Amino acid sequence: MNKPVIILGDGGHASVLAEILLLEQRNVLGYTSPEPNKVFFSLNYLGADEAIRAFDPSEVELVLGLGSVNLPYVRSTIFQHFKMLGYTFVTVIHPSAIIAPSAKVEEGCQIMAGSIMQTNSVIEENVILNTGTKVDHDCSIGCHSHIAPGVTISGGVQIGDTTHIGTGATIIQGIKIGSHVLIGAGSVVINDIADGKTVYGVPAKEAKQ
Ligand SMILES: CC(=O)SCCNC(=O)CCNC(=O)[C@H](O)C(C)(C)COP(=O)(O)OP(=O)(O)OC[C@H]1O[C@@H](n2cnc3c(N)ncnc32)[C@H](O)[C@@H]1OP(=O)(O)O
Repeated sequence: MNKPVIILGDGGHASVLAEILLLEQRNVLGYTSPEPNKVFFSLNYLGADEAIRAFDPSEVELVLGLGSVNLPYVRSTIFQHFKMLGYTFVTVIHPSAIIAPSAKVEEGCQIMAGSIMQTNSVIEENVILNTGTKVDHDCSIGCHSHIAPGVTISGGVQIGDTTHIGTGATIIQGIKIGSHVLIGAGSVVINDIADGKTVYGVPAKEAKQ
């Protein structure tokens, strides 16, 4: 049986997740945020994130509602903090997402409306496949990475951890993208990208320092 859920955050990303959870009739105990937000789906305000510690880790599950427009370090830190305290994160999948039976989705991943994940692809914990992303066959995406809306990832692409692929980017087949990489919106990636690089453009090139 599903446990009650607490949402961390009350911004745009959290609201998309809240709507999925409510659509699926999950019991949402409330949300955390530095300040209460009067319009957040009439959900209960529980206090700042540390208010979660009043709940036993065996009795609730968490949903990480913080989005990211850049490298997702804050998401990674919060996820690891609450995992160390013994909490688990809900894997949230919008009912319109299409996930191949052989694909693997780890704990705390968030797969938004209209996304497609093809045969043998794997996403590690806390990955976001944002609205309408396409991850084709035999891809792997490392933990905490954020694939922003409308990204297309061709077959056999490997992406490291804590990487951000910007809105609408396209990655051709067989490319290897490292960890902590930032790819600009609308880029077309046709070459491998080493750890820690920022690239953008068509074709994507390393940003001037
Ligand atoms: C649901 C959601 O909303 S999820 C959020 C999704 N959002 C994203 O994915 C955002 C991704 N971020 C980007 O694309 C950003 O533009 C970045 C990170 C690549 C660059 O940001 P910044 O470092 O602030 O760069 P800045 O805006 O100062 O631009 C620097 C130069 O790069 C160019 N540039 C920036 N982004 C891009 C891009 N995506 N493609 C091509 N050129 C770009 C600018 O035109 C500028 O060129 P100039 O120096 O010749 O004038």
